[in-house]
Amino acid sequence: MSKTIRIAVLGASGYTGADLVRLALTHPHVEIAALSANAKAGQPMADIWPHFAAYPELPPLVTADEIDWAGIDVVFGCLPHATSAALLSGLSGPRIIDLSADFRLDDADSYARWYGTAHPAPQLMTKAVYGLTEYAAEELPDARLVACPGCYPTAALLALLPGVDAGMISPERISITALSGVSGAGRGLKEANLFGEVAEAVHPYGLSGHRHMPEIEQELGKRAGRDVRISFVPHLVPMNRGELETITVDLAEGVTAEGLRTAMAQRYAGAPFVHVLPEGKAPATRMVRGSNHAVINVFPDRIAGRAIIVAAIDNLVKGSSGQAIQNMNLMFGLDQTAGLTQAPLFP
Ligand SMILES: NC(=O)C1=CN([C@@H]2O[C@H](COP(=O)(O)OP(=O)(O)OC[C@H]3O[C@@H](n4cnc5c(N)ncnc54)[C@H](OP(=O)(O)O)[C@@H]3O)[C@@H](O)[C@H]2O)C=CC1
Ligand SMILES: CC(=O)N[C@@H](CCC(=O)OP(=O)(O)O)C(=O)O
Repeated sequence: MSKTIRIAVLGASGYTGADLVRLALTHPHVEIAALSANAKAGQPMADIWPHFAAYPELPPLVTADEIDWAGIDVVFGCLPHATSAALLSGLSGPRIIDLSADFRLDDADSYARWYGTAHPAPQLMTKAVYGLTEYAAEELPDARLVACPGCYPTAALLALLPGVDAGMISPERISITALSGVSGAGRGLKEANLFGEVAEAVHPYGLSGHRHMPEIEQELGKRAGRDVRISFVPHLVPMNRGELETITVDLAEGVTAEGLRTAMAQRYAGAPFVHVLPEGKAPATRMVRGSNHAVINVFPDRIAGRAIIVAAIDNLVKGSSGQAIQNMNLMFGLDQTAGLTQAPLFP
């Protein structure tokens, strides 16, 4: 494809918006046409981000209503939930890829319960394609509105869907322990995310219920054909980026952990970004940092009939901005890896 895709990034002064810009800079078919911010509007990207100091040519941050939408092919919403739906639902020209939670849930009551506010555009809730790319390839080419999954749901669903689809694990008894780097909470100032609060510590949170639970249950339920209940406990850990989930599941009668591992490897055999590791090798955040890759493996549990699945992603790449670009690629008929071939960064 020779066409250049002109993109606008709303929320480019935030972590996901900035990572989207980082990836878009080397995308062979993308022109960054407009970047927005709220409080930081009016400032150059090179002034508010250290890693863009060598990119003074990036468009300056403007408010969303200052953007000239003519000729913009796709807009990425990297905004807080509710703000995102309110802003994006007013746009009629560009195709929309939303990184917020606003178009992931199908049900307005569930959204109001988990997000503490009425949905600003409930008529669009069932119109979005749920953009877990490895499971949305058929719908993406015609999609006008794509809801990128949350970072925790991305890792959880990549790890669980092969087993649920094949009837190899019981959807009733899934227990997820999730760890996230601090960038998962966004760039806004919050006391809980100060260095002194986060360093040398691990904090569980969301124990009374986290908003990613209904999202994971919704998507697993669609595939299982029945209601699903999961147990999910996220933890904040002292690293900038990265996410790791350890998931225990009950295996269906006669299924072994090795059988589940083999089925998972077959499911992802053609997927350029999802890797089932060799037997016995444990996924780690350092295997994926800064990249769009996900690494997964399956281990037998000491309790008979159970298995442990471990998955690691970078929350800002496969967990948000990278997956958003992967979705854009399929929406515009490109190879899904375009602009996403960076190897992970180490050390
Ligand atoms: N961080 C992560 O790992 C992931 C985040 N997400 C979701 O992606 C979205 C963006 O997250 P993240 O980048 O971390 O957030 P940040 O807090 O880092 O950035 C938020 C961005 O939104 C802008 N903004 C805030 N309020 C308004 C407003 N009222 N009107 C217009 N713009 C506004 C901010 O502008 P300014 O800086 O000028 O205030 C900033 O550019 C969120 O919905 C988040 O939940 C999804 C997956 C992973
Ligand atoms: C560490 C941390 O605070 N993480 C965020 C999740 C980030 C994310 O993916 O969330 P959304 O896209 O749904 O906003 C949280 O727990 O709310």
